[in-house]
Amino acid sequence: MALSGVHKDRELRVHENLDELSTDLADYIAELSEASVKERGVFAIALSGGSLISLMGKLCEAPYNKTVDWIKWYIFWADERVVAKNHADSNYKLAKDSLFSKVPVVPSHVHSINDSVSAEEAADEYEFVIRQLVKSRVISVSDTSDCPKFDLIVLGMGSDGHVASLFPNHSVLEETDEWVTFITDSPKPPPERITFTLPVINSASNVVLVVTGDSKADAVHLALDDAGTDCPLVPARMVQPTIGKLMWFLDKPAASKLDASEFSK
Ligand SMILES: O=C1O[C@H](COP(=O)(O)O)[C@@H](O)[C@H](O)[C@H]1O
Repeated sequence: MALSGVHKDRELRVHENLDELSTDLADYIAELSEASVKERGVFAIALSGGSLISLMGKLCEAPYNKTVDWIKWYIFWADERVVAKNHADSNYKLAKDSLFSKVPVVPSHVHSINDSVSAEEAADEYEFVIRQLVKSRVISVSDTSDCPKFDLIVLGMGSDGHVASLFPNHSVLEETDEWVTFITDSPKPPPERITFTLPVINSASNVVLVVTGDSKADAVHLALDDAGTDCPLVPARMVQPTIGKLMWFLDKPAASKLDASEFSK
């Protein structure tokens, strides 16, 4: 690992290369799964889409394919594009093809959105499903609000600093009443999406941000460094779990514009 430590109040791991990052990420997620299954009997994980899914691929290889208790996993999406499940833009399809078709997850534990209704209806239905699973304790409840407390939410970040489908300067960043909301004007195609809101993301027990590549270095700097008041507030900077733990997994190009003097090991 190139660098590991606390950068302000967030924990960061900067890796020499993607192979090393993938191994560390698989180790980390496998440990969280083990701890959660031991404590609660289940592991409620919410994923995003994009490049992080291939970086999670090692979880489906030895030793994790055998050691992780896959049947205890309940899988959700922190954001999803409102397209058919077999569409190339579907975050569900990406995760199914790259991960969950390779390990023994229970199909009824995989909670994808309803892709045959409007974005608004899909968000409402998804929130309803999550509320039912909170009632049955598959998902815990936050200690400080009525929000669900996912065991882990895994996020990527776009080069504009968006996380899930929470885009810069979008009114969706201010949503505090809903757990799951929708947008129909995503600046990145496809336009119609559902997304967890910030209060839900910040209520998780663990949040992981996986960010790689030099195209994201500016947004990483804006998300993590003291960038000054006239700099844009990127959504990734608003990911600040109330009680849970936040861990950033970066490669060296993504971390290249960070103020290294802020690191304390
Ligand atoms: O549109 C999206 O983009 C982000 C980042 O994707 P990446 O390919 O640049 O890593 C992703 O995390 C999010 O889930 C997705 O809907």
